[in-house]
Amino acid sequence: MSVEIFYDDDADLSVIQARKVAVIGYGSQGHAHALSLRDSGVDVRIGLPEGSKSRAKAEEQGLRVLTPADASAEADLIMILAPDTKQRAIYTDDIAPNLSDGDAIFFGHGFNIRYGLIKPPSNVDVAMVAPKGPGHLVRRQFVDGKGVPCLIAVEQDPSGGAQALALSYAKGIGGSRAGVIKTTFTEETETDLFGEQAVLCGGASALVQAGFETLTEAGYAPEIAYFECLHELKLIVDLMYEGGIARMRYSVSDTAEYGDLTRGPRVINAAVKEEMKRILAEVQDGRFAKEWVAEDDAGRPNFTRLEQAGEAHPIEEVGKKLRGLMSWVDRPLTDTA
Ligand SMILES: NC(=O)C1=CN([C@@H]2O[C@H](COP(=O)(O)OP(=O)(O)OC[C@H]3O[C@@H](n4cnc5c(N)ncnc54)[C@H](OP(=O)(O)O)[C@@H]3O)[C@@H](O)[C@H]2O)C=CC1
Ligand SMILES: CC[C@](O)(C(C)=O)C(=O)O
Ligand SMILES: [Mg+2]
Ligand SMILES: [Mg+2]
Repeated sequence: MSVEIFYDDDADLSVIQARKVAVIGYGSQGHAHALSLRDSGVDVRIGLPEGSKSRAKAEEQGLRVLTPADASAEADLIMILAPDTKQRAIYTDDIAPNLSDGDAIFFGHGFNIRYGLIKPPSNVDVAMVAPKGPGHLVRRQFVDGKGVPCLIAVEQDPSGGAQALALSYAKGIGGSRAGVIKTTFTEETETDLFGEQAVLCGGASALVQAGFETLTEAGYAPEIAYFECLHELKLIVDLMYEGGIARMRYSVSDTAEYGDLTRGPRVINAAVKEEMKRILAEVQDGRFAKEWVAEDDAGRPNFTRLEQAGEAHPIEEVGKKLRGLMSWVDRPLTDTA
């Protein structure tokens, strides 16, 4: 199936520059979108509750902060960049009562629309601009003159201009420097959840920890296990990012490449792929979404327990020590905000 990919020349920045944008939330994606839109000449205000920890940061960075309800009332494009599990309540309490004909509601991820948690009225445009990367790097790349690819999707288009608006927004945050792909809320949500669970976050973290544990349990030094299984992973993935798996294999030794070709499939084997298929099925049929919403409603007991266990893993302690000795590695995430 071929996809449509848009670049800077396909997007008209004046479309988003003509709107009053409210960015709800000022976290990983919120700060990146708000600051880069502002730098692209867009009229931006931030929506955060009274007492929000993020208020001071947004104000320090020169942005005007209102409550989510006031920001929504003032704006004609509302981008919801609060945590996915909080969006339902924000929509019901603060956004829905302030929607008018011709407004647009934007999302950075399709979760709430895909699983029917938010149902906007038919008189507003509903679209998505979803960067394919962490928010802090969306901002860092924008500042560095680069961009993180984005997906755009249109769910409702009473104005007839939702796609041009989404494309223009994506240009405002640097997405069209790298490429903007048109998709649907369903495809973005399902691929994004699968990718972060099985490969990017879940798969990669579990692979690194299992490799580290295997070496340290066999008596090797934790420092060596850290360099081998975590630090060097970035250098290997950088080569894949720059030139694909083939370039990585070109750069590593023939010994490494033979081990890769013959042992890699023993680690990520047919059983692992079957588990990936089960994970995808849970995303597609809504079981993951139901579980995650219930977990959040219950105050995140499992989330907190598992997060704390991850933070207590021995790889974190040795990593902290070693990163402290490499001044260029621990680059603060807010340094380009
Ligand atoms: N993280 C990422 O890189 C990516 C995220 N996305 C999507 O972007 C969206 C935002 O995710 P992410 O940036 O991770 O979110 P964060 O967890 O970083 O967002 C936290 C922000 O939301 C604020 N917030 C919390 N509750 C409310 C509320 N009731 N009203 C207004 N603001 C509130 C927080 O304020 P306080 O400081 O007071 O807690 C904080 O400013 C999600 O849909 C996510 O799936 C998409 C691509 C990548
Ligand atoms: C990979 C995780 C992500 O989907 C992202 C940074 O793209 C997220 O939800 O944070
Ligand atoms: Mg993602
Ligand atoms: Mg995601």
